Amino acid sequence: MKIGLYFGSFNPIHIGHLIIGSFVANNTDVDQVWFVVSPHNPLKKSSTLLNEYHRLHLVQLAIESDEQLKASNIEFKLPRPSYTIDTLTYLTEKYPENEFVVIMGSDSYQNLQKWKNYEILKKRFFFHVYLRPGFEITAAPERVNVLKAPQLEISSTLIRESIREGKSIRYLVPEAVQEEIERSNYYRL
Ligand SMILES: Nc1ncnc2c1ncn2[C@@H]1O[C@H](COP(=O)(O)OP(=O)(O)OP(=O)(O)O)[C@@H](O)[C@H]1O
Ligand SMILES: O=C(O)c1ccc[n+]([C@@H]2O[C@H](COP(=O)([O-])O)[C@@H](O)[C@H]2O)c1
Repeated sequence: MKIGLYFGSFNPIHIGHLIIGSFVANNTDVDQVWFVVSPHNPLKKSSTLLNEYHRLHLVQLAIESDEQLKASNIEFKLPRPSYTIDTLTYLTEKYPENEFVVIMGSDSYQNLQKWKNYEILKKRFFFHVYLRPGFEITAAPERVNVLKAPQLEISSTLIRESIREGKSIRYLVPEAVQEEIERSNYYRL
């Protein structure tokens, strides 16, 4: 099976992430998309991070009924911060029957030289890169497929700020995610 790995903090998951996951599952040869919840992104501060098990649960609530989308906690047991090359190496060894490809925005792709062992990453793995505004890719290198996916300019930061300011996050996240965030008082402080 071909698995597309979509890495993120998902703090929390929002409709923008889900549109991408579903688009890749339906418009490429990827059989399943796994949302890999990173306990700690090496390039981000961890102070605003909700506990990773709560973030994973929110991802599960978001994708519950979708057979093509899965939530993955694979990075929970790997060393932190979460380096993508280490996760990919681990997964390739653990599931030799699967082929793993990487899904990322063109913003992240243009930053790839800041990632651990990025040259090995580019050489060993195939990438589905979806275009994000302001980050064009004029000539795609080998092993990179550029996708024009529908775009929604929202972020987890916007959602956390809205909650802190007492504003509604309805429609920005699935209803079940909104209910769980409200019920558990996440992101209030
Ligand atoms: N609205 C969006 N549309 C498409 N991709 C997105 C969107 N928001 C985030 N992404 C991408 O999804 C991946 C995982 O996102 P991440 O969990 O860091 O969310 P985020 O919304 O960017 O978070 P934060 O605002 O906390 O930085 C990243 O590669 C990020 O660039
Ligand atoms: O491997 C790395 O060096 C590396 C550097 C930055 C980010 N990542 C991973 O990429 C994921 C998305 O990152 P970001 O910054 O685009 O939200 C995140 O979950 C990280 O684990 C990985």
